[in-house]
Amino acid sequence: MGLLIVTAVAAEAEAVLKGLAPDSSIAVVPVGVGMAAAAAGTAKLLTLADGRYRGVISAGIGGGIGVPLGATVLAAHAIAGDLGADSAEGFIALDELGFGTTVYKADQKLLTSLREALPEAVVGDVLTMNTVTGTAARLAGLVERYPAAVAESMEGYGVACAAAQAQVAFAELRTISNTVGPRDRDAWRIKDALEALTKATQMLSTSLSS
Ligand SMILES: O=C(O)c1cccc(C(=O)CC[C@H]2O[C@@H](n3cnc4c(=O)[nH]cnc43)[C@H](O)[C@@H]2O)c1
Repeated sequence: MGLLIVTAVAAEAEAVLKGLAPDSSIAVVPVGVGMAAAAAGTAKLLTLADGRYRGVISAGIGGGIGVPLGATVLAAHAIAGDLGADSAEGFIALDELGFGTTVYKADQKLLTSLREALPEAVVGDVLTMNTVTGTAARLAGLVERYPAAVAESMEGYGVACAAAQAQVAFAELRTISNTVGPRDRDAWRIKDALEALTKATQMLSTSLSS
């Protein structure tokens, strides 16, 4: 059974494909930006594949939380960081409201093979945000709620949700394009992060194909 790598945008898919061997059996598909597009796109691909994939990886660039630009992050958990309710007492996560889970654990076997191929990758929780964090206050709230968070993306939780429903393994890999915090779009290093994504995929290529 093969592996599926889903990215948000075409540039991320191209960076991943550049790192894979030309005859790789791994499918790479861009499914759109954000949790909803990621979940719907991944669910569609898994359904059409009818059991052909043993696992799905949400891959792309991401914002770092205490992790330097260009570094590679592997998710221990994909957490929906802003899915819930606001209140005078603070944020109430969907779990506390009794409507499901905001946390998906990465498949341990898949995560182990990614860690072995990428020994320098930082492993920690990756937050999936509907709104890219853009203030120090919002970052402080996230860090307080999720002390093990090392990065932020907009898709991981959506991909994990689709994977869980299809009963296939899930993992998330991000290369860091920007530091999460006060918005400074000029400081984003997207090209470097895409190059890091190609490098990471190159290192993974052999172990993932087997
Ligand atoms: O400049 C903006 O305001 C803006 C608003 C929405 C999306 C973007 C992107 O460029 C996001 C593209 C893509 O990158 C991932 N990403 C990268 N850094 C972060 C981050 O700090 N927080 C959340 N997601 C991030 C994300 O997965 C998107 O797919 C720009």
